[in-house]
Amino acid sequence: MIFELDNVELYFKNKRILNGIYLKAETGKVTAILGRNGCGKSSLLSIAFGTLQPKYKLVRLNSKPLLKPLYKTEIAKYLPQYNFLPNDLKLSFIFKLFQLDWSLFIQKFKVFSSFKHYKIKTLSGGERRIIETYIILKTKSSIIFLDEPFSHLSPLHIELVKQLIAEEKKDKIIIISDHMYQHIIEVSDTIYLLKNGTTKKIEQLTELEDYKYLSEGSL
Ligand SMILES: Nc1ncnc2c1ncn2[C@@H]1O[C@H](COP(=O)(O)OP(=O)(O)OP(=O)(O)O)[C@@H](O)[C@H]1O
Repeated sequence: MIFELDNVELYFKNKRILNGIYLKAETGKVTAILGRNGCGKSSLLSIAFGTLQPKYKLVRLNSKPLLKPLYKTEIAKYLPQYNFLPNDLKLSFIFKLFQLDWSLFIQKFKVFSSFKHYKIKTLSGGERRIIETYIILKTKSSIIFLDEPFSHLSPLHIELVKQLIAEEKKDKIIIISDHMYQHIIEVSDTIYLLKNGTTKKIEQLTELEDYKYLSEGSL
């Protein structure tokens, strides 16, 4: 499957945030969006998912315009920056709800072995983030949007989430945004830099320095 987001124009009040966006992502690849704080990465992901309505946008799936927002379909899942799991639900219930196997989860994330009957509200910020990221990555879908999946995670858990992304991308389109650029560089196949409201496809990593996203010598 090929997902394209084209011709996006987004304003908040009279301020133009996005203009002249093109992004192409495909099954088997991780497509990343990098950019400074406030450049519009989260807005772009929400527009792609269909939960934020800009002035203009065009979404194509396999070259055909998609008129229905993706969030109304079963084909896409979205990890927002904010916590989305209700506080009072137990992990056992959540895994059942999303039809996920708890034992497969704890094989990978061993520290959660004793957490099965814990409620979401008893987890730390990072633990909660791991659960949410795991659910979005493992639930049946064809397209996944991940907004800052590495925030709040310890180094070991970041590595486990990167492994999970590498496994899941085999039959999914994964579109990801995060400030941890080293991890993004490692995990992604294609990188777009969002700057001055437009996307630039990065052909060589040194362009991230040339466009002043990274300071000289960061790579
Ligand atoms: N609902 C809103 N109303 C008005 N302005 C908004 C709204 N949401 C976002 N903005 C503004 O739009 C711009 C882009 O925001 P967005 O959250 O998409 O950026 P971002 O690149 O994801 O930032 P960060 O990396 O800091 O998370 C920012 O200047 C933000 O202040």
